[in-house]
Amino acid sequence: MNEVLFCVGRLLAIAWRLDRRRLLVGAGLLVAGSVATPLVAVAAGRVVDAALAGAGSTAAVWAVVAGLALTGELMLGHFAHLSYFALAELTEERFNRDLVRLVNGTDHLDRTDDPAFADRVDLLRQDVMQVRTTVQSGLQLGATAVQVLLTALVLSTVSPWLLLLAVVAVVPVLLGRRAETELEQVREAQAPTTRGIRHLRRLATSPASQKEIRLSGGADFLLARQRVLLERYDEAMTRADVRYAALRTAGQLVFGLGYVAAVVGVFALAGQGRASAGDVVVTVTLATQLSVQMATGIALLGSVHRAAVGLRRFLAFEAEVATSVAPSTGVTVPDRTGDGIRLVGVTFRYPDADADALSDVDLHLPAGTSVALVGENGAGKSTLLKLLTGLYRPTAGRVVVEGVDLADAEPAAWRARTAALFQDLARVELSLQHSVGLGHLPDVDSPDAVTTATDRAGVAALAAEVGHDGVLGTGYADGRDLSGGQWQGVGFARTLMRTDPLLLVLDEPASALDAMAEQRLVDAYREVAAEVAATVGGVTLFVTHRMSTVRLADLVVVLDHGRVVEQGTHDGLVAAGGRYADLWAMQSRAYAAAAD
Ligand SMILES: Nc1ncnc2c1ncn2[C@@H]1O[C@H](COP(=O)(O)OP(=O)(O)OP(=O)(O)O)[C@@H](O)[C@H]1O
Repeated sequence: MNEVLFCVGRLLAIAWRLDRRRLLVGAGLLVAGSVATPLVAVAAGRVVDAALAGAGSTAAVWAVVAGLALTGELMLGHFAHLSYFALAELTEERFNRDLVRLVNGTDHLDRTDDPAFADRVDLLRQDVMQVRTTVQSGLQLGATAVQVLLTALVLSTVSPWLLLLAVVAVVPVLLGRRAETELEQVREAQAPTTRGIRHLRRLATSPASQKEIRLSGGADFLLARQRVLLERYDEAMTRADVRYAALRTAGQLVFGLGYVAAVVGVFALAGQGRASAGDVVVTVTLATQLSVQMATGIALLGSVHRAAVGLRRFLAFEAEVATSVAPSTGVTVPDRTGDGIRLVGVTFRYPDADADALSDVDLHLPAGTSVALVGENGAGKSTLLKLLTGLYRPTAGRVVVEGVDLADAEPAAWRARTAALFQDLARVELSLQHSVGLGHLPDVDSPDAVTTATDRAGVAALAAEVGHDGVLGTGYADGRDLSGGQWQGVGFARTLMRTDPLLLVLDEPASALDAMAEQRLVDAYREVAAEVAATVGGVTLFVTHRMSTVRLADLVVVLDHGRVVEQGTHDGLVAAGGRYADLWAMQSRAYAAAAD
């Protein structure tokens, strides 16, 4: 019961802050409606007594009271619904906003890579979807409690023994609560399975993967895997549902027996002349109502109890995010760099991973240089970029910008001075203006800034064709679908919205571009790198497997199994005859063979 009180109390406190007028009107009308229900039974009993006593006018008065109570019950319920429905919507909206804020509220990404974290966010989304109904259920639960109390009170006037009926009616409530808790526990334990089912469904139907799935004929394979998961889920849930139904039925059975005993008891009292015919009517009507009220109460309690578990989850998550956000240090980053960026003994391991993705990396990226990161798949290039951009914190070691350890600096201050285009870039399906403008929020609505960025990124033609208000993608509107290369171009433009980054990173920015577009990107990149170097001493860093692009960098860093194995200029590394020289020779031979 504590949980239910906690949940209703918390939600009503939020609703009170959001719109107290609607809350008071909704709750007031509901309670007034709940008084009407027992009043109908009392009035019906009095009608019978008055009629049997031959008091026609008294019977008529009570009949009018019954009629008014019935009408009032219907009307008040309807008007109450109008008030609390809007209030519930407001409350849900508030939780939705909070969820977005919390999921994006951590300074670092460490937890978003964690599958368990994805499970939690999935559950939280479902919890938030329940908020609306919980506000309504909470208010209705309050009204039902008032109804039960009044009903019990009236029954006790017929015979105090009838109060036992209310006690018996608690049994289904307790068993119902237990049933709900057990069901929720099973549902929570099944979260990884449902996540797997959703993932397979997405994989088989999303435009991004569907072509390959279709060509490989993989749909049946995915369906078969999905079936296995579904069977596992069904099995667990069926067992849980059967137990749930058994507990609920047992509760209802106990109440059913109590009801029969109550009615038989009052008939006996009437037979002895200790109860009137009206009392029998009141008892039969109210005992039936009590059972309906209890059933409603149990259903509402179940829904509020389920929501209470969700609300606890939400609050625990909120508290975790609050503690994971380091208190403000007030340390900013310098406006420009003279020394550049240094990694000192940096080691990084992903949460729950068995091995380090980066080990003891010492690296100096001098101010104003363009740096190429080279290495085989899985060498740690993207991880290094994530550490440099401050999205991850090193497990050990430091990333230092102009003497400032990034661990001490305000995360937001460093983020404001970095611009990045990641390998798995976001396809931001908004208008072109906003899809690009998001790269620098102060200019999100500036058409000039977006035009400059799209020009520099080499997607001016696309921008002209789509128009600034044209929607990209078809996710939420009938927009223009883009090719992979075009999305990459838009992503590059978004990256270039920030004009004074101390660090500009591009992670395989040309992987989806055609030769012409790649050349445009390389030209743009060189121009931007030179500008960033000249204005703020910024470092530009890019990852590519294309050696012809790598050779343009001032500094080449070769990573292997999370370690820096070589660094220097292109010419210097080729002359050294090491790993880089091998890679260079291999690609040069491939090009020469293709040219022959
Ligand atoms: N989110 C993650 N959780 C756990 N391990 C990860 C995660 N991301 C990457 N790794 C592991 O860290 C190592 C380095 O990965 P990283 O993505 O940095 O390599 P990369 O050099 O960028 O590779 P590629 O050229 O394929 O993009 C790999 O062993 C990879 O499996």
